[in-house]
Amino acid sequence: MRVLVLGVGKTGKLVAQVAAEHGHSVHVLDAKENKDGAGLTHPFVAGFDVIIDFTAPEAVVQNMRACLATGAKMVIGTTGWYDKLADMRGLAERKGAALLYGTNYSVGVQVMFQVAAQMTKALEGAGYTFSIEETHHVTKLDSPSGTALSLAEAVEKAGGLGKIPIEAHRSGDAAGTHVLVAQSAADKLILTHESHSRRGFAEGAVRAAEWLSTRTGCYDFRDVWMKL
Ligand SMILES: NC(=O)C1=CN([C@@H]2O[C@H](COP(=O)(O)OP(=O)(O)OC[C@H]3O[C@@H](n4cnc5c(N)ncnc54)[C@H](O)[C@@H]3O)[C@@H](O)[C@H]2O)C=CC1
Ligand SMILES: O=C(O)C1=N[C@H](C(=O)O)C[C@H](O)C1
Repeated sequence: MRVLVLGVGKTGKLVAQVAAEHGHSVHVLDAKENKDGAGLTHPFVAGFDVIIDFTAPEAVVQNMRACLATGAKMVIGTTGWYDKLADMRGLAERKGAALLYGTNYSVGVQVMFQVAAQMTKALEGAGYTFSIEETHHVTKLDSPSGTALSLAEAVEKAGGLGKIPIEAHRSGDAAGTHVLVAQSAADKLILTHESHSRRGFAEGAVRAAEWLSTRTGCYDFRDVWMKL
């Protein structure tokens, strides 16, 4: 597969490495070669089977506009842009493109979402209140993390009472820790996922790209990770 990785930062660099390890031919573009999406011309984009984006909230929407308009296939790892999801979905559908997005490409976090929903249902009516804490590196641009928002959504959908509060911490180079707490007058239940490196994100994103390469349409990683 010919893979284009947008963003050669902490995560994109590893995504490019993992894609090469999987035997794909990999090209990368960082900010200076792609100011405001200017590097993503139709003929350039047409040279790739799939494009993976780990850039920044303000860059990813321009990148999606440029690539999806050509009917390209994109895996989006970047978080913090979901107010534009309906627009991007519409564009992908109109152009016969493929769009797969996810707040967290590690399998462990996907399992956490499922366990959180089960935990919420099991505790329903038993006097528990829920809260979430997330910790990431100090350079993270969005807050709270996309994963924390997905976790809150999983709990809220499963019947957690009202809006779940999220506390965000920024510390050193933390790759990402998410903690769900259910507290009652009598006890406390804690569900934690801790990323020790960014490898899990990169592996998940490359597997997602391999899966997407034969498809069109829009997909949320939460709905497809088990099929990869
Ligand atoms: N969904 C997931 O599993 C994960 C998502 N992320 C998200 O990925 C994004 C990137 O995270 P990091 O790697 O930590 O950030 P980073 O700041 O280390 O890297 C971002 C890179 O994107 C580049 N960039 C900015 N604008 C660009 C453009 N127009 N074209 C090409 N490159 C451009 C920057 O120069 C930088 O090298 C964040 O939104 C983060 O939340 C990070 C890890 C896992
Ligand atoms: O910026 C990061 O580092 C991460 N971002 C994603 C998020 O916002 O949830 C995924 C992971 O937690 C790492």
